[in-house]
Amino acid sequence: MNIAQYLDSTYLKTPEQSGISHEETLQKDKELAQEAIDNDIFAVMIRPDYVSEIKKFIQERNSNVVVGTVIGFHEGTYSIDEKIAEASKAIEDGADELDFVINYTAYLQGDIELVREEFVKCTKLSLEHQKVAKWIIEIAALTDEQIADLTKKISTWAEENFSENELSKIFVKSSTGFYQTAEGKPNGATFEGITIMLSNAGKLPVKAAGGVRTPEDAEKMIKMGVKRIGTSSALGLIKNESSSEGY
Ligand SMILES: O=C[C@H](O)COP(=O)(O)O
Repeated sequence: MNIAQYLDSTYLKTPEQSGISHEETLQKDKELAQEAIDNDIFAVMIRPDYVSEIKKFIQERNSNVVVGTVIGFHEGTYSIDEKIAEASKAIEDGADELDFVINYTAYLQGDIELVREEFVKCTKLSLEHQKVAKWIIEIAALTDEQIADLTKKISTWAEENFSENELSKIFVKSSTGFYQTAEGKPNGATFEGITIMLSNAGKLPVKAAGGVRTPEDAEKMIKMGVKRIGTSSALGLIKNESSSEGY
């Protein structure tokens, strides 16, 4: 199976998190973009600060590699206005796809109206600019019942507010890859979590992200019905190599 066209090749560590400078991070993002161009990988997924430079880098090489970025990363607790502002800037800078972290803390506290409002407003902004919106629900923070419920709610809100044609541009995504779990527990996409998402996403496509490290797991998820995979091990996956660590 050619998995390259399913992949969002990801580098999302801030300079502080990786202990390198802004310039070195930009250099890493450029290497990621070049790898994507050379290997026909669908997209690169990078921090908002680097979108304009990486978009330019890709355009200068006449490539169709898509530029994705993250909004409200990684805890999702930004206010709706903050998410709108960050997304607007990313759109202005040339991002093609926006991966929003949903306010799963508000969801867990029962503030469903806030979550619905941010979903509708931010998705509307994305679609008005012909951008893809993906909603990270952070499955490691949720019980199986909550994964099912939140996925179903997102699917229902999408159907209530957007046209049939727009639904394929609204993804439900599993994980940031940055959530802190107890030692040894997976913090990203699990087969169980993805199965629950797929059963409840209705017409929305599902993106698996976080901890996808082997080509076998990626292929299995694609066969299950996942439409996109976010991974910081993209090159290894398409070269048919497994890795225990991303980045
Ligand atoms: O959104 C994508 C994730 O950050 C990728 O997670 P990963 O580094 O575990 O592959």
